[in-house]
Amino acid sequence: MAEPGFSERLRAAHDADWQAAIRHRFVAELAAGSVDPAVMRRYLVQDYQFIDRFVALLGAAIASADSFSSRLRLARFLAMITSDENTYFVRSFDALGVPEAERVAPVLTETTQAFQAVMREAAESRSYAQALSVLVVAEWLYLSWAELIKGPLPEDFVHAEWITLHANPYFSEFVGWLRGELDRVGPGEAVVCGALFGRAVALERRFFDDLY
Ligand SMILES: Cc1ncc(CO)c(N)n1
Repeated sequence: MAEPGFSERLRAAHDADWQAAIRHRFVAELAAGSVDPAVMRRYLVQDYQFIDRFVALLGAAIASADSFSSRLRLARFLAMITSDENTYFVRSFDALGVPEAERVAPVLTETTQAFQAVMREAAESRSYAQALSVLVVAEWLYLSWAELIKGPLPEDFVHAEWITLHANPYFSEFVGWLRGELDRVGPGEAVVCGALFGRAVALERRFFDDLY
């Protein structure tokens, strides 16, 4: 068997938080369509603020990438986040009756603030490898929980679409490519990349834990 790549070695080093996140109660309830509307609302309101910094981080990755083909790939993904995924949030906020103030400037949890700080730090490093370290956690961890969901989708689009946005062949392909990028450039900045990766995995778990 081939040696595990850089991304898999980092994931394995943070396996406890990783497993706790991808097998979280929130994921089980999402699959069953039974997330309490107040919980779903809290989650989406905080996550929209996560997405704001995430889009900025993707922009930093596009700026720091070492090839045009990488920039193109990241830019296509950015286009999906800012179209299909953004309208999912807007339609869900409408369905859940979330007022404008909470969409634009909600009170942030400590976890959301900490996550934004990690994304800002990775973006401001101007290092492609460091940007990738945080992007890989966010996307690979979400693909991983979504892939564990089997059986029919829940009826409510607020639940169903959050699953299908993260469990589809395009997303799976993209995450594979993104990991390949980190495997390629991460070892050159292994220590700082490992630290960002670990902080991001712990925050993903806390982001779900905070809901209950
Ligand atoms: C907290 C968090 N992590 C990852 C993703 C996937 O982009 C998301 N939407 N929210």
